[in-house]
Amino acid sequence: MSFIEAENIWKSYGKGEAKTVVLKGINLKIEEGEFVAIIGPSGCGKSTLLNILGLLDTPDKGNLYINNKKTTRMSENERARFRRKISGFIFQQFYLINSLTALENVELPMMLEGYSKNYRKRRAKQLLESVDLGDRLYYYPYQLSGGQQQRVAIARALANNPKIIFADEPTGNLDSKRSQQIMDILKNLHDEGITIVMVTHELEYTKYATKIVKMKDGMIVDILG
Ligand SMILES: Nc1ncnc2c1ncn2[C@@H]1O[C@H](COP(=O)(O)OP(=O)(O)OP(=O)(O)O)[C@@H](O)[C@H]1O
Repeated sequence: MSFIEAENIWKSYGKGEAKTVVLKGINLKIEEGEFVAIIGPSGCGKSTLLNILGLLDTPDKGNLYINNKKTTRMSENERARFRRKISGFIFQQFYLINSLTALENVELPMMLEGYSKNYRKRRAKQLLESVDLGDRLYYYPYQLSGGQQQRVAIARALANNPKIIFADEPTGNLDSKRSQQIMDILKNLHDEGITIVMVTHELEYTKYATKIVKMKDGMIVDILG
């Protein structure tokens, strides 16, 4: 079985007249070590699919297997635990906690896993150094540029040694120089063996992908690679 298998995934929002069917029978397999780019027009369901693959949202119908485990019958608690153990998330809006320093933001996921203060600090520092932020450990998010904030978010996503990183338009709020830095980091993580699933509308960045999934109107219309 593949690392991730989505079988006939359906998802809609709203009810009655206002109902929108956002995903219409998605089938997708992702192997360990792949770099998958999901592309398609605005509103075609890319983020919805990413959220379902990352267990942040549940499908109305269909099955999702991750690491040979059927996730679609799990309780919210089990899903949260599973999520924390194997995945890291990066979003266009960064979602850092403004009242915490860069170091504390990166420590947070390790705190939830019960690691000691010493270990957390040491690892958070290493991770921030690895994204070239060793001189910004005690800065708050509002004192950092967008590119720096996204690098803190990447360090945070790596805190618990994820097998897979889900990235939703990670360069969406950044200029091209900052975007390139983020893509270089994602490429290095992929080279180190981490599976990456990224939603993007920057076609240029699909060059890093080993598989390109093209969506349209809630369906996968093509898979390249
Ligand atoms: N929580 C929600 N409630 C109602 N409708 C939603 C919700 N989330 C998404 N939608 C709708 O589902 C559709 C798909 O949204 P989604 O964010 O998955 O698209 P996308 O392909 O990622 O778009 P974009 O490229 O613009 O970010 C859109 O029409 C959106 O309005």
